[in-house]
Amino acid sequence: MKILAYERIEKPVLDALKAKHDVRFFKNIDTSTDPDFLNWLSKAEGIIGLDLTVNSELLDKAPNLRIVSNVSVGYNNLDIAALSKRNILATNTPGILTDTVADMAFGLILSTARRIPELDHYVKAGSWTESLTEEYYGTDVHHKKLGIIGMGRIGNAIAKRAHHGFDMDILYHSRTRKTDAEEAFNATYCSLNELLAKADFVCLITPLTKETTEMIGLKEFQQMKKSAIFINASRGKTIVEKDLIEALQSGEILAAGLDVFEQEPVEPNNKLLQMPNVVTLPHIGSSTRETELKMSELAAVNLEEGLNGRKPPNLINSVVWDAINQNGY
Ligand SMILES: NC(=O)c1ccc[n+]([C@@H]2O[C@H](COP(=O)([O-])OP(=O)(O)OC[C@H]3O[C@@H](n4cnc5c(N)ncnc54)[C@H](O)[C@@H]3O)[C@@H](O)[C@H]2O)c1
Ligand SMILES: O=C(O)[C@H](O)CO
Repeated sequence: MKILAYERIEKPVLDALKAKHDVRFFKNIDTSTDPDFLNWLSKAEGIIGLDLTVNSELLDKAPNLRIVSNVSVGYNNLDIAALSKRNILATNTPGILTDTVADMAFGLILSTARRIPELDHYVKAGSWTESLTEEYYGTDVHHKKLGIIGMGRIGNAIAKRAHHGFDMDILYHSRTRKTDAEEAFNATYCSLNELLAKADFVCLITPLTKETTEMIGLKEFQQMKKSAIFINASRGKTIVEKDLIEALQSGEILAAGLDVFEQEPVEPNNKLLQMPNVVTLPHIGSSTRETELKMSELAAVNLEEGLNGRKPPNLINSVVWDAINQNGY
């Protein structure tokens, strides 16, 4: 079968797919103009990869496509309605990356509060020439209030670390109440406004959807404590980035830890990169050797199952499965 593989997929998994199928791998190309990509797209029955924008425009050029297998849990790059309209299966890789992303989010919490990258730079620059003064003190993490927006798989894993490891009080806001999290971590369900006003750390970990796009802007930053630390591990577009810059510049909040940006890779002249109270990462939530491999493997399983007429374990649009089973491909 003809497969279009798009950055990022781990080599052993790509090699295994190549051994069974006719696979072309694409990286760093303009997907609207690259002739090889467009030619392969016109023949492909399956797509596997990360972050390829799959919308009606692309699908119009992919008449043979039957499945799109995302190597990520977030699937805001996929137009699910457009895929479903064409009876194309869509899958993602939930669960296996949860702990890895939660570790990274906690890394942002700790490194921002304790100013670890900033002080690492201070030591390496040879500036540590006398006993440290108050201006370099950080903020405690333990026993503080952590507000989690989006109490799903990753939100729960962050809460687990915060509750059991750091004796933090957990506040959360989600679309629905999560009684399991309330029982396991003594978490308190709040309105968004209440969470923003009370939390010492505000951690955003929702999917990017119509509802969550620009969910946190200047009004929300102004509701936070002046000592609040804001963490974004979700997607760059869940916040208004220029409002975050304004909130940090005007002292509405103390600091921020960011794994995601409005534009990725982030533009070198982005003002956030010049702020010592902002810890920045290049979207590495799931990027450990172990987890990236598991994600590619799971995405390959989803792809194979779908192509072979079996229900993929991580099917997003089950409506397509129902339609296929009524009418056949
Ligand atoms: N930084 C990274 O590298 C990285 C890695 C993995 C996932 N993510 C992001 O994290 C997201 C969450 O992943 P997950 O596995 O925890 O997903 P999940 O579906 O288990 O959890 C998402 C939670 O967000 C809540 N939510 C959705 N819309 C909301 C809204 N409007 N207001 C409040 N809460 C809302 C849902 O109720 C759910 O509890 C992904 O979709 C992805 O965008 C980022
Ligand atoms: O959504 C995810 O799985 C990650 O952000 C991909 O890198």
